[in-house]
Amino acid sequence: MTHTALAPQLVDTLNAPHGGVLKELYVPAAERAALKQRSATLPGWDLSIRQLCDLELLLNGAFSPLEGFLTRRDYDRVVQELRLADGTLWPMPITLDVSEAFAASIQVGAEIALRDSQGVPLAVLDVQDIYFPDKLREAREVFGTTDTTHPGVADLLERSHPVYVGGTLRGIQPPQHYDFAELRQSPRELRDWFARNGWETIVAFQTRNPMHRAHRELTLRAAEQVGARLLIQPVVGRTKPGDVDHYTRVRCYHALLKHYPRNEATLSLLPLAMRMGGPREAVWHAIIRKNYGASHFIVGRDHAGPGNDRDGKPFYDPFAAQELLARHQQEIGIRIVPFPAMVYAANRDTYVPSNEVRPDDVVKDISGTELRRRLQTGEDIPEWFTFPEVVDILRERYPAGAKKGVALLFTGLSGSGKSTLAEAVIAKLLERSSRPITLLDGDEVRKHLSKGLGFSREDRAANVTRIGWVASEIVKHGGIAICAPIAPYADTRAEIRRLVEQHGIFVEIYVSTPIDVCESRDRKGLYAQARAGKIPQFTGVSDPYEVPANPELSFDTSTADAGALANQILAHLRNRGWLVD
Ligand SMILES: Nc1ncnc2c1ncn2[C@@H]1O[C@H](COP(=O)(O)OS(=O)(=O)O)[C@@H](OP(=O)(O)O)[C@H]1O
Ligand SMILES: Nc1ncnc2c1ncn2[C@@H]1O[C@H](COP(=O)(O)OP(=O)(O)O)[C@@H](O)[C@H]1O
Repeated sequence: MTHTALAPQLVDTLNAPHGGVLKELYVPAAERAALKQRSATLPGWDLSIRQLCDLELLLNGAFSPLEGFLTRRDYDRVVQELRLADGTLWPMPITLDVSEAFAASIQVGAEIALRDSQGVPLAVLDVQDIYFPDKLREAREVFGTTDTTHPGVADLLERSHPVYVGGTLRGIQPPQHYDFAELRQSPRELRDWFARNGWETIVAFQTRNPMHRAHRELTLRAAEQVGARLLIQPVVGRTKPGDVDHYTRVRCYHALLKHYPRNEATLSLLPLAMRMGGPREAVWHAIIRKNYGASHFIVGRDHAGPGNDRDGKPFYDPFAAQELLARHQQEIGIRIVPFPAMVYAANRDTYVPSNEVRPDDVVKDISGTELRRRLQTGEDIPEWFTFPEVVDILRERYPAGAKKGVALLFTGLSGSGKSTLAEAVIAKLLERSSRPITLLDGDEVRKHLSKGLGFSREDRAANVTRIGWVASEIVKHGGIAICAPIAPYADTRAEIRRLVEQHGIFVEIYVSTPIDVCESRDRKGLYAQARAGKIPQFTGVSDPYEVPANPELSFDTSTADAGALANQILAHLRNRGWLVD
């Protein structure tokens, strides 16, 4: 598919947009420069990632019939009844949340410039309404819960601003995307492409995950069942925290697309910020797909499901989305293709819908969790499950075992043996391989990275977090970071762990040598000075050290030899497959 921004508008015989008209909100090209100039004089609001995604889909018509962010009247009815004030079906509140300070600086009738993170103006909002929403009510009505384990609820209650601004939009330019630009068609561009290629009956498939053979089988069967061509339209805006990043996913989709019959399937990306709102979200997704020209929409089990709540129970019944959509499909004007999970019947070497499994079938499946585990350990991922090209892409993104970056955090009192153990571990690693190793020793770091910081709680936290940040970058690049600060606070250590584990392995090693031993060593003479009151806030003497609750390893260096302890650390890494000799 090619980018068709400049193609003339074709008359399409496709499914009409929701509400009948594709609401594209950009001002005519001739007026853009003037509006852009004018926007520089207006109060400006820098959009969050969610707002940026919403704006893009408002401006290009994917959210037709909306013409801007919801006013109170529309908002109230959407929250309560899944309808705009004029009665049109619309399940998800699309709102512009701002700070109280910003809200106080504008009035109804004002214009505000909506800007991206770099300050580039993308649109002007004509303010029609400024209101305080009842967010708990919104959470209960829209998501059915106020439990912040739900990512949509957490975003609403913990990360969105308290005031909503409603009004209509005049678009200046779309948000800039440098990645996969040729796959980011607007509804108009996709409709034109369908029309040019003679596609009329189109079944859309929504996904936020990599696609494997089961998805291929499912989408092909769904398309065949309704006599449609297939639009694979994955979400690349914001999905569920922890999902595979969209760059990796799009490479996987590209690889998979080669395994579809020619001219039967096409790929286009949707910059949507998902709310993980289950049934309501499914209705929203269907409306969006209709706006892109699809006549059918595939809805599987647990569509846009946020997983389990605080008590381990699913937030939504797995079939609630299919049921709600079934009730509304007529009104929306898009046909729902409900689809059961496809499973592999090994005895027949074929995929079958789970409701067509025969009693003698040997059914095999690999769950998302199991796939992640196999990627982690480097275990085989069979060809019946996914195509080898897809496995290669995933393995490059999630290297297993010894290809992973590793950070070791030695934590303990001054003189406990952190630097000595770190030195011994480094020497033994270098004996074995030339893998890059960086030492981030407490004393040493304070001479450059943390120069100027003292020993207050804030300064120590800043120092240790900086070490953690550098370590996480090293781990991201597949290297080994050896960190040896005192790191006296549990919350800062947890923060380092979080930073590092996004990219690789984190091993916390508590050097538990008792203070009297550290003090008797007094290698640098600091304890004597601290006792004499000449060094204030000295860890273990006049400042706290919070003992790690669950370190991976723990050593008292009072009696054991440093070389022997270093060997134990290497053995820990080797046993888990993170080190090969
Ligand atoms: N007030 C006070 N408390 C603790 N330590 C002190 C203090 N003043 C100076 N030093 C010396 O600084 C080293 C500790 O620095 P760190 O960066 O590792 O500390 S922290 O993690 O930020 O708490 C520590 O080095 P190590 O002995 O290697 O731990 C001390 O030599
Ligand atoms: N098994 C051991 N491991 C580490 N250090 C030891 C051990 N036995 C004795 N020591 C001594 O204890 C002191 C620890 O100092 P150092 O490694 O600088 O600690 P830290 O970095 O925690 O302040 C050194 O003099 C070191 O030689």
